[in-house]
Amino acid sequence: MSYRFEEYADREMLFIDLANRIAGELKDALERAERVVLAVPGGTTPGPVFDDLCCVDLDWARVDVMLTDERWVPEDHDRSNTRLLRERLLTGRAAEARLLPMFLPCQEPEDRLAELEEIISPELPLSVVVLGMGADMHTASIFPGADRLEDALDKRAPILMPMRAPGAPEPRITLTAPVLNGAMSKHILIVGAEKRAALENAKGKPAKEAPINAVLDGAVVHWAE
Ligand SMILES: O=C(O)[C@H](O)[C@@H](O)[C@H](O)[C@H](O)COP(=O)(O)O
Repeated sequence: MSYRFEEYADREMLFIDLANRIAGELKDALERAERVVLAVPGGTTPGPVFDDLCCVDLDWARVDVMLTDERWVPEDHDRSNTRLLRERLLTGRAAEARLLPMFLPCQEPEDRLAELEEIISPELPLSVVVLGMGADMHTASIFPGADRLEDALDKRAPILMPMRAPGAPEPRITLTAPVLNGAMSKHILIVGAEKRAALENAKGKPAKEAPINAVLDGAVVHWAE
């Protein structure tokens, strides 16, 4: 398994550089295909990347934007990743992009999973994926100790999977490992000493214990203190 680790002088440089890299890769992909798909994480880290990316001049009308995973909460909830996307990425020039939903209003993710799959599946593979990582080494919503962990890591996994885990306060939905790995370009965005230590700690562990290991091969890890 090999990945590139890029360390930045500070977070601001990381965020700007990553936004430019994503934009460049989307532009290249748009030269080869009519539509392209960008998948991004939610959580607390990527907001400033979205702030930079949404101002970039590219043909956003041909870009599909989606989340790598979502918390099963209504879109107006504080913890909704879709809300974060709408507020900070699908704005400015990027308001022209199309959102591929990872949430539809209903009680449990299973209730409308097939509908989501029907919308997302024809748009795959992902062109560019950005992933986050938790200090427990989860990525997307593939958590250690999750109920469907092994299924989500399986090469034959369906594209989407509901996930419930001790480390996640609400039910989740996640793209599975084969879909994330099918992306033409993979970036992992982490900041702070704790996450760098977690990445070190993942070394040599099976993906069941350290799910980040399931997506590291061929990825670029972007880190700043
Ligand atoms: O919905 C989510 O929580 C994410 O998509 C998740 O996989 C996230 O990337 C990590 O938990 C890191 O989160 P932070 O950036 O908040 O540390």
